[in-house]
Amino acid sequence: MIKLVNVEKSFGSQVVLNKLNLEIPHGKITAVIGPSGEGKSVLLKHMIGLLRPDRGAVIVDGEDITGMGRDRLNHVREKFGMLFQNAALFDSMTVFENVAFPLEEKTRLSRTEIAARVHEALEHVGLKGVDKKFPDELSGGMKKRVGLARAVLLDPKIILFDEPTTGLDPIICRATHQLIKDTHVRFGFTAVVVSHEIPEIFDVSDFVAMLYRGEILEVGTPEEIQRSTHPVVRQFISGSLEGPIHLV
Ligand SMILES: Nc1ncnc2c1ncn2[C@@H]1O[C@H](COP(=O)(O)OP(=O)(O)OP(=O)(O)O)[C@@H](O)[C@H]1O
Repeated sequence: MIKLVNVEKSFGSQVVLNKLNLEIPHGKITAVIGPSGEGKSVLLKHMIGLLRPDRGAVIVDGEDITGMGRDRLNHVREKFGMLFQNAALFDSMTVFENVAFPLEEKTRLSRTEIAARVHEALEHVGLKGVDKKFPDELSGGMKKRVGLARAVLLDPKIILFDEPTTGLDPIICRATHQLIKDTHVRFGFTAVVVSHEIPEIFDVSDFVAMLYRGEILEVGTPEEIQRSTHPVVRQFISGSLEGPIHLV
């Protein structure tokens, strides 16, 4: 479980997280939704210790990572896989090399074993036969799939997804969500998915947390959030221009 307790984070005079509290339950998919620029990525980076809170605490599986030194933090990070917005592939490496990279860095598996695992992971994300291609030769959706194959390969306990479907067409978006669900069933990791995809994200997640003005306004099952009477949540999920959320 990941627990954020009274987390505060500001950049200069801009308060991004304001005494934020959130619990990410073990083995479930939790979606974090909220308007652009509200701090969803900042929140995600706190969970993996890429950013540290000004005040408050971040607890991962009972360990307080808030003031942890680099070595211990690196050890905790081994529990995590992360799929960044742009899939963060190395352009000069082939798909195979990109996916094999963490296995080569972190394990003592033989070349044959690595090759077998990479091919299995690529097949699992529907990308058989593209291993010799370079990222530039792939579509956005394919890149995200390569990123997903790489993220699940070390069998992490927790995977953080930062807008995994942004910029994809509706069919690939749905297919990517389905893939997240399928890999979740298969590997059983704890997932946190930052997403703008309303209403699709409700089909993917077990829980949904709405971030607004540095706080978690509401957390609940997709059904509870869809039935919410909170005016901010209602406006956000209906995409209405009328309501308390103002465009800046
Ligand atoms: N390292 C940083 N230094 C200064 N400001 C930052 C930094 N990281 C994020 N911010 C600011 O914090 C705010 C929240 O950013 P964040 O990327 O978390 O938003 P978001 O909710 O993920 O947005 P989007 O949905 O558009 O991706 C933004 O105003 C951003 O400019």
